[in-house]
Parts: sequence; structure tokens; C-alpha cells
Amino acid sequence: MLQIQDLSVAYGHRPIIRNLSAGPLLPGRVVSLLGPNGSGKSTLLKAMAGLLKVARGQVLLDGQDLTKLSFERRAQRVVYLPQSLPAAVHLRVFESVMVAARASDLDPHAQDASPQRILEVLGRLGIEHLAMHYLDQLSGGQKQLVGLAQALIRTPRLLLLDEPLSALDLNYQCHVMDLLAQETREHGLTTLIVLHDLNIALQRSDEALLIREGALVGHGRPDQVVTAESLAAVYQVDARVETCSRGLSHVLIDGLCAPAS
Ligand SMILES: Nc1ncnc2c1ncn2[C@@H]1O[C@H](COP(=O)(O)OP(=O)(O)OP(=O)(O)O)[C@@H](O)[C@H]1O
Repeated sequence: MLQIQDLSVAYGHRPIIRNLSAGPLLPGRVVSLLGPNGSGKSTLLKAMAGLLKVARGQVLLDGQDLTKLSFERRAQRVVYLPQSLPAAVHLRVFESVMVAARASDLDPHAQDASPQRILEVLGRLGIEHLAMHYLDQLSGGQKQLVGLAQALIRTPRLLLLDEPLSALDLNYQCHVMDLLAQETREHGLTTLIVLHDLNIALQRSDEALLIREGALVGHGRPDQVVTAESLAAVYQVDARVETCSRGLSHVLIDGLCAPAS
């Protein structure tokens, strides 16, 4: 179970995340993290992953404060996939997933980095045919899928994914969200995913967190969080959330809200 308590994060003297509390987020659930550009989503994920100094507050995972753990112990529990992947090195896809599996390895038996397991993870993502390709010769979307393979091979307790669908086509977006839901449920992970596509958040996440200017303004079922009112308040768009013939919620954008006079 994940609980964020009174978290504050700053860059220098500039506060970004302000006394943010959220949770509990239960294992086995996919939670979308929503909010406008610059609202602090990546900053929140980086702080939870231990990559930024936390000015105040706690991130409790099963009662343990992640902000106080050593790098190695945190790396065993938390996997963070950044928005932009590091410049691709001249490694084959297969090797890069193997390196990722061993990255957090205090206990050599903790991660199964056998060739079969690596091929299985690549296969689940539909990219086993890329196993022997070089990372620096892949397309943007293919690199993003390899990043996901590097994350999933590690079976953490907490999976933090920053816009993991941004370079993927429609088919892969659906496929990856289905796979993440399956992995999350099967392994009892807590999965937090930054998304800009509100329809994907509505239809394929179990819960949503909505932030604005570093503060939490909504948490609950996606259809309770993504509403015409919240979209007007947070994104300044004039929108409707309607239910289609299959019973799924869709956001329809009519335009920008009229500026306040
Ligand atoms: N390394 C940094 N140093 C100083 N300020 C930063 C740094 N990284 C981000 N910021 C600022 O922090 C604020 C929040 O940025 P962040 O990347 O967390 O937003 P975001 O919600 O993820 O945005 P986006 O949806 O555009 O990716 C922004 O105003 C940004 O300019």
C-alpha cells in the first residue's frame, strides 16, 4: 500500500509540490496521474523514486518511508521509467533488458534475468523480434517499448511510469495499458502512470489523481475525477464527459473556456 503524506519538493527555493497527501493507493491498481503541463507530475514521480530531495513529508510503501531508504533498497522496490529515456547506448535490446534486470540486484536471486524470462517480457510487449537489434537504431516508439521491458523485468512493488505511451501508436497504447493492468494485478504492484490522454485514463485506469500547481485537486474513480467541472477548473477547457454506446466514458472538447472578464 502506498501513502504520500504532506510531501513538499522544491527546485532551489521554488516550491513545486506543495504539502501533497494522497492515498492509500492499494496494490493491484493502476492509478493515472493527471494534470496540466508544468503542474509537477514528473517532479512528484522523481521525488517518489528518490531522484529529488524531499523538503518535507513521507512516501510510505507498505509502511516504509521510501525517502529514507538507501538507493539499493529503494531500487529493489521501486522502478521509475522517465519521460525521456537516456540517450540510447550501443547495446542490443536483449542486453539492455538484462542490464536493467540486474541493476538493483543486491540479492542475485531476486531478479530472474534468464534469457527465457527476457524473451518472455519482450514477447509480452510484442517486441521479441527486436531482441538482437541495437537500441540506438530503434524508432522512438520501439525505444519506449524497450524502456517498458526494462521496467517490467524487475517486478517491483511500485511502478512509476512517466508518459509511457507518448511515442506509441494506438494499437500499442491499448496493448501496453492492458499489459500494465495485467502485470499490476498478477504481481500486486502499485502502478502510477502519468497520462495526458484523458480517455485512456478514464477507460483504462482504476483510479486517477489530478494535480494542479503541485497540489492534489482530485483523487478517486477516473469518472469522478475527470469531469466537465474539473477540466474547466484545471485545464481551462470547455469539455463534456459522455458515455458511449458501449458504456465507456469519453471526453469531448468543445473549446477553451472563455477568459474571465
Ligand atoms: N530540473 C529542474 N530545475 C528547475 N525547475 C524545474 C526542473 N524540472 C522541472 N522544473 C519546473 O518544475 C515545474 C514542474 O515540472 P514537471 O516536469 O514536474 O511538470 P509536469 O507536470 O511533469 O509537466 P509536463 O506535463 O509538461 O511533463 C515546471 O514549472 C518546471 O519548469
